[in-house]
Amino acid sequence: MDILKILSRGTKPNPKNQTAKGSAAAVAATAKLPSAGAVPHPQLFNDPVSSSSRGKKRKRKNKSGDKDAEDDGPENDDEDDLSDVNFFAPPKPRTEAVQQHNEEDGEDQKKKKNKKRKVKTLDEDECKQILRSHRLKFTLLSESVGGVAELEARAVGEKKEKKKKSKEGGEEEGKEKGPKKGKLAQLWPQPLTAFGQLKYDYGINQTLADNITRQGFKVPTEVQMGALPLLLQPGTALGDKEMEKGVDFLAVAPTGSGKTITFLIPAIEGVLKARGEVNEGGEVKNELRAIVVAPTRELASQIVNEGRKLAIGTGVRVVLMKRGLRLQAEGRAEKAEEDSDSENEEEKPEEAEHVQGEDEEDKEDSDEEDGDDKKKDQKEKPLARVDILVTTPKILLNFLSDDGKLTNSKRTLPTVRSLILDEADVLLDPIFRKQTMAIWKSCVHPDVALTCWSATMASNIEALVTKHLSKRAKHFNISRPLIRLVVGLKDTAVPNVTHKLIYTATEQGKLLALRQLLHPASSSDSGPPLRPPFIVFTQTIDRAKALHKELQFDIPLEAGGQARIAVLHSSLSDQIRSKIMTKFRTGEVWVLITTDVLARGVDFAGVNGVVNYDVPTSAAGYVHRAGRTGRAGREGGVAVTFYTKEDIPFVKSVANVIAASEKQAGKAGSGEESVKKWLLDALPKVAKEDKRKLKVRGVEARRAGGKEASITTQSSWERRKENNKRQAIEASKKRKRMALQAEKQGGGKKKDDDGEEWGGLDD
Ligand SMILES: Nc1ncnc2c1ncn2[C@@H]1O[C@H](COP(=O)(O)OP(=O)(O)OP(=O)(O)O)[C@@H](O)[C@H]1O
Repeated sequence: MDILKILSRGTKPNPKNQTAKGSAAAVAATAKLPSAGAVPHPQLFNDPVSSSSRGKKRKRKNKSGDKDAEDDGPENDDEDDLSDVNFFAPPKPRTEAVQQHNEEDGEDQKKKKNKKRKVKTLDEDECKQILRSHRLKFTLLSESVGGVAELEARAVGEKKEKKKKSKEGGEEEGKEKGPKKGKLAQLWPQPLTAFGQLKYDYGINQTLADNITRQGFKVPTEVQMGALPLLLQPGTALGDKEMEKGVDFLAVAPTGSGKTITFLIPAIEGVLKARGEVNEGGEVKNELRAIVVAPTRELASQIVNEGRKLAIGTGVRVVLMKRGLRLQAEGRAEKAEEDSDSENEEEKPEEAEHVQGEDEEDKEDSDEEDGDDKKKDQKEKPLARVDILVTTPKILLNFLSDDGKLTNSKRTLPTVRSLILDEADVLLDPIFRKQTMAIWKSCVHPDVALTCWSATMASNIEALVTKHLSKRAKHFNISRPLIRLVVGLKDTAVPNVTHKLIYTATEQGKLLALRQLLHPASSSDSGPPLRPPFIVFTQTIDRAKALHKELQFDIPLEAGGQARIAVLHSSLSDQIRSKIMTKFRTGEVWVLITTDVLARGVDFAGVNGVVNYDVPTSAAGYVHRAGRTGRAGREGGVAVTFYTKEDIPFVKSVANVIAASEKQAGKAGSGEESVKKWLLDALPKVAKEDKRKLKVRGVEARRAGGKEASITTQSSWERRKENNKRQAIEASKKRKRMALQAEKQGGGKKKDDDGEEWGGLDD
């Protein structure tokens, strides 16, 4: 079979090369792939829910509870009504849209002064029905303080009422689980059922609303449905004026479910609102209002891009933190409230791919500038005009502390009102914890709201957030609820991806199996099991490099050859990393070999598959890697995981995620499962300590020096021969160098030239 056809990202097969039947099959198969480019339906869940209010025509209420209130906005889940307001109409030329917006805004300003917007809300049963159907669960996590106590009491009272009803024999309500002692209160805020509501019910800025429309998003994803009302107008969403001051928020939602715009929209709206309020007093202040922290540079720049798309024409500046950027900051006047509390932060930052990325960044930057020049430069640079700053932890900490020390920052960021942690579980993991906590401490305004986002959130991370928030609440004497939203079932899963777990006896067998994914065994019309573009994950930088070396000539010249396959890891320069990212995004590169540096957050919409060449080191690791495909509800994504006997002790957590994903996808018991029950039962459980070690260090055998660390198809005899030859050449060079040195200097200090590159987890 023609390799071009195999690897091509195009969706139209060449009719000359195919039979009619085969062609049709191939088209059908390809049309389902994420790379087909079809606009997906981004919602993952829409279960039928039995409810007393089902089938009832929805009536909207205004804030005062008036159901017959005049409906001057769109009926949110009805397309006809949307066409009335023309929210999803094709985008107007930018200048026209902006001009119109400016005029409207002028009008709006005048109207706002005279009349407060009437927000129309759904009644509680309707909220429950929608939230349940989309598997959205809100829980109040924080302790009872101030307004929160009221909220909690209401939620608990509701449950008691339900229990009473069920005892009395209420059929529908009787199916509800009664409250258990010590159970956290569940909340039922207003959901967002259409993007049109953002403008008409939640009053967001017109240009921001236009920019959302321009992106072509038709319906909100579950996390957008649940989080946007709560973050934009918590008082309205929760039906409690007290809450208008804001909430702290944890969102756990599947990979690729659109969390990025969910935190960016309220951040941008927050800036615009603050400007509007200041404007009324006649003074426009440009100040840093929000910080988004992400664990890798790739993710941070992606967030900046997304932010800039949403902020077009609003004047809101979304900026990527760079060395030398001067922010509006103040010297730290007093010790932060949490300084005494460091029991959880004793551990040194672990060596990890993410961290290494940051270290490398510093090294590169410091190479660019000489020490003294750098200081002079810093002083002379004007303050950057930034509204929303996107950063990796260490680069911001470098600015805050001058020396990048992890304990206490010297500067504070007094104007920041919103701290957003994307991939919060990794940012609050010991790997980044000290850095993230130091940034949090530097946000000294009492109103700073924290929002945390990830597809995975361990309970110890939630506990850490709760503890520190309650300390801040005491310190600043504030009361703000911490609310958690979980989308989907409790088990971490990647439901819209096909999972394959493949055992190979040896490392060489793995390489052969990977080649089979690249090349079809026969010239069947269905093509190879995995169609490019795809991402291959390895455990360490050295293994990524070695795998790249091994595969780089596998794609024939006429199909683009070596240029089609690339490797990306944190020891590459920033420029090279971003070039490779662009090439993969534009389709020039078909196979991207990488490490966990790209496992989280990075969004390549058309990735057809993920190969775990090395088993991920945790269940969360698997979720994030597998989640690089099947983005925004796209179907047809495949995640293939190879394992050898070295991995058997650790493969259970991956197998569990696969089983949970297949259960959520309705495959359980269908015979289609890739992890059979007998295998799940047979796999050994991983001890807690082993899990911890594995997460930090990976499978020992694959680390540098381990027997299985290298990737090659050479036999051990060939490898030994090559090694001997290489060592003999190196020894001879060394002898010559030493002789030359001795001759020149008469025996000066020998320079250490054996410095090996640090590669990934431990190499
Ligand atoms: N409502 C929507 N409809 C269609 N596509 C959407 C919608 N919202 C976001 N998207 C798209 O979905 C893709 C994934 O979004 P995003 O990167 O924010 O996911 P995520 O939830 O942050 O994933 P991860 O957990 O992997 O970081 C992006 O390409 C984004 O443009």
